[in-house]
Amino acid sequence: MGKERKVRAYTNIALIKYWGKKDETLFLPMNSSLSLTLDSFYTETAVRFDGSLERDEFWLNDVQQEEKAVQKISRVLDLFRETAGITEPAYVTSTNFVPTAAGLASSASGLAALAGAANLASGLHLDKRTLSTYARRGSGSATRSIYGGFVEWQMGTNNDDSYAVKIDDADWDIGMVTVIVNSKEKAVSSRAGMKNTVLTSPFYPSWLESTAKDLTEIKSAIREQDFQKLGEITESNGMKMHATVLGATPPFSYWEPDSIVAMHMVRELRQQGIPCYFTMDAGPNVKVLCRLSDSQKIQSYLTTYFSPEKVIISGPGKDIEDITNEGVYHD
Ligand SMILES: O=C(O)C[C@@](O)(CF)CCOP(=O)(O)OP(=O)(O)O
Repeated sequence: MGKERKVRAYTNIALIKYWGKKDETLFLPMNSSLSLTLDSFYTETAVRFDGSLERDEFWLNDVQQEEKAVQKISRVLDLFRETAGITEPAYVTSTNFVPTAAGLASSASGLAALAGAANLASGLHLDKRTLSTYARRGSGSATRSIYGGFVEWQMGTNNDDSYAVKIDDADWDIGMVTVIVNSKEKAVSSRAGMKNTVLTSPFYPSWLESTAKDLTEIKSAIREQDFQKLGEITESNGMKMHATVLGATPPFSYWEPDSIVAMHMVRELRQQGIPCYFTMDAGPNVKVLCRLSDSQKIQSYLTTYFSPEKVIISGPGKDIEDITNEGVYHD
């Protein structure tokens, strides 16, 4: 029986969205994307390869998972088994410190933590760039959760050159306030949503063109630490992604009435002189990019309408962490 290894990975929120695959098997994206890793939402996953097991076993938040969820993690574990020449099944336990599948990119932290723990338990100890190509095969957005701060997922052209790189530690008064409009499982998954949009939305080709330009500009905004430019591009890119969704067949939207209330409140905050910008993913929740030093003010304004436990402040998250020997003092 192999040694159990435990890893923490933080979720990330895309500022330049990944929306559409070029290759559904290898999870190669149609465009490069860029995200901010958050410190308030993360997943802790432990992996142990164990020959006494019949098959892979997966426990999520102390609940043993059914076949479909097991298959999703087995596909990632198989990559490590193949590379390391391991044939044993694995015992996997995961705890999400994020409302699972609530449009809070829980798959990002979940699959990144799984890849990180399998990387150590298999003895491969792949470097982070290579590890991000393994995480990608579990879920595209997981590619970026290997690193903290601002992270770019370079689309690449094949399995080995589609990986994440850290752009910046985002340690210059950057924060994000998440408004949980609805933490229920969403009706249309990001996987299904992006697939249908690529296939049917007439707005998709112009999305691709404009998102490449947004990425170039947002990277210079980060280099210049120009927060207003960073925020304006973030808000615009997220809205354009949702516009492609509105143009799909059948047309659909991830927004709920309170999503629009949150967006209006962000605009009101901006009129009051607080620089903050919203972005949304494949769900109704609204993420507000802001100065960390303004996040309390923003939270108290939003809680004049939303209940406090639904408005969560995050600072920039860190790279994936080995927490196997919890409690052991790490200098
Ligand atoms: O995170 C972003 O860039 C934007 C989104 O969150 C949606 F707005 C997409 C996330 O897609 P994901 O769940 O990674 O899909 P998978 O590869 O089919 O597992």
